[in-house]
Amino acid sequence: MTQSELKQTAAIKAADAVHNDMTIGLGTGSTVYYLVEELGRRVQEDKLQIDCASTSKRTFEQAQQLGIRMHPLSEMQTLDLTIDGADEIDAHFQGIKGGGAALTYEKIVALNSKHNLWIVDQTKLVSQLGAFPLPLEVNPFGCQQLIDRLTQEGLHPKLRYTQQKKLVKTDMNNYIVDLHLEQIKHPHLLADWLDHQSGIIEHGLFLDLVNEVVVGQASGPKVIAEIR
Ligand SMILES: O=C[C@H](O)[C@H](O)[C@H](O)COP(=O)(O)O
Repeated sequence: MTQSELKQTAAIKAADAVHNDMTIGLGTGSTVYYLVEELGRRVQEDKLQIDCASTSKRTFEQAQQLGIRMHPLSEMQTLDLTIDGADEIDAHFQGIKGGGAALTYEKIVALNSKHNLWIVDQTKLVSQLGAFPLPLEVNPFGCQQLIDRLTQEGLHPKLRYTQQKKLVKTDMNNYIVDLHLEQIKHPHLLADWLDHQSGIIEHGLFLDLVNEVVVGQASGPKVIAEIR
């Protein structure tokens, strides 16, 4: 199976957790794309009734085109369930997100959900976080000074560019800086430090947030639930 097929199997399996009258947070990325397709199909064919908030313009538009009822997050109560992708997950269910530059809205939506479920293919499971560069959403104002500070701290920051060599801009028109750390030995300490740096709007460490993961693997999708 290709990586895309593994993502698709995880997404379709996760859609089983969505039932009538639920409020759902829809994540962002290539795995969530398949989830939204499946939910759209069920809305159209099975008359599934759900109300959703999105973590990005991309997902909002895809879902709306499929006839899924979409709302601004601010107009909703705490969501029943958010389903999102991830870039890395360790054995303690700590993760890195933001490969698609949607980390800030993703974290806000996750924090306002009763339950968070991630959908990934098996390559996203790691023993230690950090091989995937850690994304930061940063304010363009003073961005170079921030990068200098991060460099001095030994965090190996790089501004993210598109393949066409344009600066990546988030839905809020901010920049993305990726920290090339190779390994993150103390995710909570790093998260705490990043939380206190002016100019960083959000970082991609999603700690103690996810309750359940569906992993797409060759033998079929597997559900792993975190025991806290
Ligand atoms: O900003 C993007 C998100 O955090 C994605 O959920 C994450 O990058 C995983 O994306 P994909 O499902 O495309 O691998």
